[in-house]
Amino acid sequence: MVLSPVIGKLLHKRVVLASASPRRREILSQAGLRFEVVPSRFKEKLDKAAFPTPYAYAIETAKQKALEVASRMHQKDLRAPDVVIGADTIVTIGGLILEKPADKQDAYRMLSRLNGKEHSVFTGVAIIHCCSEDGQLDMDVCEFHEETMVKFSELSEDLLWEYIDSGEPMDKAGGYGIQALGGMLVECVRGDFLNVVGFPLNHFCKKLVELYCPPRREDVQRVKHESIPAVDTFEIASDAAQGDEGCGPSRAGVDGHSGQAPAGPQGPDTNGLVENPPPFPSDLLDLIDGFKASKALFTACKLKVFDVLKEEGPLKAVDVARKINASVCGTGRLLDVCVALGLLEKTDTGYGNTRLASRHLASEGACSLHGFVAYHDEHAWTVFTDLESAVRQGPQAAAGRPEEDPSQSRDRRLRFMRAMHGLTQLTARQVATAFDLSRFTSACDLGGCTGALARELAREYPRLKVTVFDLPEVIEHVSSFHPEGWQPERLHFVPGDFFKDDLPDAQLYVLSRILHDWADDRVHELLSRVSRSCKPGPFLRCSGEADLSIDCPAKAGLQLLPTAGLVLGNGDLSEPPHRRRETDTKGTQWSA
Ligand SMILES: Cc1cn([C@H]2C[C@H](O)[C@@H](COP(=O)(O)OP(=O)(O)OP(=O)(O)O)O2)c(=O)[nH]c1=O
Repeated sequence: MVLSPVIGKLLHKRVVLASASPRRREILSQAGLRFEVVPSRFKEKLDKAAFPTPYAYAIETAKQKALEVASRMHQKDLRAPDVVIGADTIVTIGGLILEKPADKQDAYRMLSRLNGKEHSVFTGVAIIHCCSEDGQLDMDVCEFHEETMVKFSELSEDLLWEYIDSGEPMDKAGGYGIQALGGMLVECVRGDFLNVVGFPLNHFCKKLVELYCPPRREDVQRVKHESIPAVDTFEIASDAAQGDEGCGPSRAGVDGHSGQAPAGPQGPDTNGLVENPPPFPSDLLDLIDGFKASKALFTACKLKVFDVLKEEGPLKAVDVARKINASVCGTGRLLDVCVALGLLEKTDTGYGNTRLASRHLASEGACSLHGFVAYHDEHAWTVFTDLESAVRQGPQAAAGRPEEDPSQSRDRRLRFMRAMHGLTQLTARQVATAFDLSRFTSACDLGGCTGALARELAREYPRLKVTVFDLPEVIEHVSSFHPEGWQPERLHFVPGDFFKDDLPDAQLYVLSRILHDWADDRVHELLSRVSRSCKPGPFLRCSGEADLSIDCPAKAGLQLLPTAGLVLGNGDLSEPPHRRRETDTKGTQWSA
C-alpha cells in the first residue's frame, strides 16, 4: 500500500536512498516508497565543535551524504536521480555526541554514560532534488531533523557486557538498537520511535506534503478589510517551511509546482471564504500511467533481462545491453524503470534481479510467469488496443474476423498454452486443495490444457483418477511441457471438443478459466452436457438433469475469482467455510 498522496508523490521519480542502513531501507520500503540504495562514501568526520547544536551536525552530515551520492551518480551517468535522501542518526547526552562505537570498549563507554538516564536521539534528514541540464547538476536541498527522548533503565555491568558481546551495538549510534535486543535496556521513549531506529518517517511525510502539495493561497481563509490589504489568517505551511531548516524557496520548482499558488478555477466567494479544493487525484494519475509500467515489464521480459541477470547478475547497464543486443542508453533507462517498479535492485556492482523477478519473470523455473507475460504482451495488449471497437460493435465484430494463417494459429496456441501452464503451475495447489475432494475417485478437467491442475489433483488425492479433456491440437503439444518420459500415475489425456464429443465419464468435472470465455447460451450448453455426463458421487444429492441457469452464481463467482477453478459434481463438496458455495434448485452444487 502506498500512502497516497504523500509517498505516492515520489512514485514516478527516480529516488535514491544514500544510506547503507538496513533500518532506513526497511522503514522506507514498508511505507511503499520505491527507491534504489546507493550508500554514501562521505566520511563522517565533520568538526562537531563547529556546529551550534547537535542536530545541526546531524543535518549537515545527512546533507553531505546525500550530496556525495547525487554528484557521484551525476558524474558517472551524466544523469542524476530525481531525488536523493540522506540521513544521519546521533545520540546526545550532556552535550556529547555519540555515534557508532569504534570497538567494544567504546560501546561500553557509551552505554555506561546512557545507563539509568534519559538522552536524546536526533536524526538529521536531507532531501535533495536534482536537475541535470547541459551536463550541469542543479541541486535543491530540503533538510530537517527530529528529536526523540529515550530513557535507559539502571543496568548491571554484566548485562551491559552481555549486550555488547551480542555484537548488536557496533553499527548503531550510541551503541544500541532499540528495535532489537537493545529494546530491553529502554524504560521509556518520548517521541517518534522510528526516528531512533534511523528514519523519522512521520516528519518525512509531512515534508513531502509541504514540498509537493503546498496549500494553494486561495485555500487559506482570508479576512477582507476595507482599508488594509488582505491578510492570511493562517500561516501557509509552505511559507512557514521557508523559515524552517533550509527548505528554501528554490524548491518551489519541484514537480511542476511553483511556490506561487496556481490560479484556481474558483475564486474566493463574496465573503472572502473559499470552498475546499478537490483531493489531488493521484490514484487516477496512477491509473492513467499504469500501462507504461506493464509495458516496461513486458519489454524487459521479452528482451530476457531477467534471464540474463538471473544467470550473471549483478551487471552494469552496458553489459546487459551487450547481452540483450540493445542500445546502452535504452537499456539503462529500462533497467532504471525496473528498479523503480521493484523488479530489479541497483547497487555499486550493477543491476540484479529481486527475488520476485528471479522466481517469476525469468523464463525457466517452476514458478515462471514468463509465458503468461508474453501472452499478455503479444495477445492481450493488442486485444485491449481494440477495446473501443469491441465496445462499439459488440462481440459479433470479433466473431467476424478473418481466419488467420494456420502456422500463426499454431504459434498462438503454443503461446497460450505456455501462459496457462505457467499460471496454473502457480495456482494449481491452491485450487486443488480449496475443496476436500478426497471422496471422489474420478475427475475430468475440461479444457485442462497441459494437465498442470490435473497433475496436482492426482498428487493431492491418491484415490483420484483424472482425465484431461482438451482439443486434439492442444493435447498434441502436451509432452513438450513436461520432462521427457513423463508418465504420471492416474492421469491421462483424451482429445476432443467439449461442445461436440462425448465427455469422459467422471464423478467430478473441473472447469478452470473456461466459462468466462463463452457467451451465456454456450455456457448453458456446456454445463448441460456436463450435468448429463456427471456420474453419481459418493454423497448423491440430486438425480436427473439440473436446471442449469445461465446466470448461475458459479459463473459470477468465477469472474470474481479468475484464477480459481469451477468444480461441478453431483456430490457433497465439503469445503472451507470462506469459499463460495451455491446450490441450485435441484441440488447440484456450484462452487467457484
Ligand atoms: C539509536 C539507534 C540507532 N540505530 C542505527 C540507525 C543508523 O543506521 C545508525 C546510525 O548511523 P548513521 O551514520 O546514521 O547511519 P549508517 O552508518 O547506519 O548508514 P549511512 O551512514 O550509510 O546512512 O544507528 C538503530 O538501528 N537503532 C537505534 O536504536
